[in-house]
Amino acid sequence: MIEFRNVSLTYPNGHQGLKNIDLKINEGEFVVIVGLSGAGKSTLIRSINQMVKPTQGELFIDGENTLKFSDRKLRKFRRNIGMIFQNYNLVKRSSVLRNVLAGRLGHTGTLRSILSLFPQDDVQLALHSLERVGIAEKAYIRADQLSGGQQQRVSIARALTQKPKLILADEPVASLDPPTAHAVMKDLQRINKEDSITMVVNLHAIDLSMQYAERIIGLRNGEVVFDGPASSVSEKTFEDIYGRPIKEDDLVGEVSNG
Ligand SMILES: Nc1ncnc2c1ncn2[C@@H]1O[C@H](COP(=O)(O)OP(=O)(O)OP(=O)(O)O)[C@@H](O)[C@H]1O
Repeated sequence: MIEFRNVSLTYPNGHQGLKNIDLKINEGEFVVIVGLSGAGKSTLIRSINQMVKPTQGELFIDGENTLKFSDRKLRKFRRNIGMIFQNYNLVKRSSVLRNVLAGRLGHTGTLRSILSLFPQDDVQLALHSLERVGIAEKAYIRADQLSGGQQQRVSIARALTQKPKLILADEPVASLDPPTAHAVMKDLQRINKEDSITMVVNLHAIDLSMQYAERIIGLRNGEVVFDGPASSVSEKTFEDIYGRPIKEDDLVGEVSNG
């Protein structure tokens, strides 16, 4: 379980990215964070693995206050957290398989990592992860030769190869066309169900949030202004979160039948 207790984060320039966040996310939940650009979605998600570090409060994960971790403990803790980014963060000139094996780096010794000597089990795990997102046949192709949707699947496979307890996805489908965005959201949903991996996903598309989330958390100006089951939200809820009427740009705009 992830528990924010009165967490605030002030950036070095004095901007307050998060304000007094109190939040519990249970194991296996599929949570979507919504809010306007600048609301603090990235700051919230990145504070969970301390890519940005809260400046106040306590952030408990599985009963431990992670803000008190030593650097060593933090590195170990991060092994269990997969991260997915809008721009995929792949090493473009490397093969798909090498990119996916990067998910084992935290688990492999430094020397082995430098030499890219991965145990056969890790290679099997990486290939299996690629299979799970439907692109096993791309394993030996250079990452930059894939489409955006395929590259995002490589990054999902890399996260899976970490064997994470938690996946944080920061706008994972914002660069994809509508059908591909739905397909990638379905991959995340399936993995959440099959492996009970907790998913915390930032999205700005309202329709995607309603379709794939179990629970929606709304942020505005660094504060939680809504928290409830996706089944309870309406257009009005989003208007309250955004503080303005819904616009066409807030939707991906294509219905998925699958
Ligand atoms: N390193 C930083 N230093 C100072 N201010 C920052 C920094 N990173 C983010 N901010 C500010 O904190 C606020 C929240 O940013 P954040 O990126 O978390 O928002 P967001 O909801 O994810 O928006 P977007 O979808 O546009 O990324 C914004 O006002 C942003 O300008």
